[in-house]
Amino acid sequence: MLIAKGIHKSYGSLHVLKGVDLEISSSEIVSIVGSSGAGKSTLLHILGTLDQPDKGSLWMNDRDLSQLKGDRLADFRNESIGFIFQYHNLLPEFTALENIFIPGFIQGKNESQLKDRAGELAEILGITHRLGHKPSELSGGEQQRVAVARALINHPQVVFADEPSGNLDTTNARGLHELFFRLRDELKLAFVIVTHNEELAGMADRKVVMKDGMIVSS
Ligand SMILES: Nc1ncnc2c1ncn2[C@@H]1O[C@H](COP(=O)(O)OP(=O)(O)OP(=O)(O)O)[C@@H](O)[C@H]1O
Repeated sequence: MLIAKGIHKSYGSLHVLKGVDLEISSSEIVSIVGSSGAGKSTLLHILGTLDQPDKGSLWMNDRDLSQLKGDRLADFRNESIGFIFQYHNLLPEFTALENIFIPGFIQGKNESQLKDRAGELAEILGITHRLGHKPSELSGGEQQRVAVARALINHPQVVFADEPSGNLDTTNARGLHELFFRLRDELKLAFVIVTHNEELAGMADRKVVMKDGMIVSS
């Protein structure tokens, strides 16, 4: 589904990614681990089209993503890819439900087109009863689950998560990880998860280990 070949990236004189090849299949959960500075987040951002490689190619379902620029790239990203970060970045002045809707509004959909999907996601994520609340009225675990629903509102095929449970306690982290597998099974999603959490990394279908800008095992 997603194929990255020969990805290189430098920041000034720092050669961060040194020829990364990676394939992600539909409905696959892949964890990316490695020591700090190995290039995990940089790779995730490139796979998610948030950043451009200096060299190499990225294909999704036989589509060459290097050919997409500007608004077309932003539309593609909004439609096909979901993102979950360590800090949920929910907008504080909006309710949980309104936050979940936002990527759908950006895509030009209205509330009535989005409400069934939001309801389905809220049900799976166990936040139905919290949808009318603002982020400050939710627990950390609930906030992160709202962020997961927001990432999924546009039916992406793949979700990129950067330390998604890094800010959660062990119980909430475990709950979130179990939800990734349930979402994968029920919605046929692929997840690519950068994590320092060994338990999550070990649960994945495949663990990719990075060292000094390269994949050393996969
Ligand atoms: N925008 C940037 N400008 C300059 N250097 C950067 C930039 N982004 C990342 N780097 C550097 O690139 C290297 C790889 O960073 P990256 O965030 O990909 O590592 P990581 O493996 O995700 O690390 P961590 O586990 O600590 O999050 C680091 O040395 C980092 O300082």
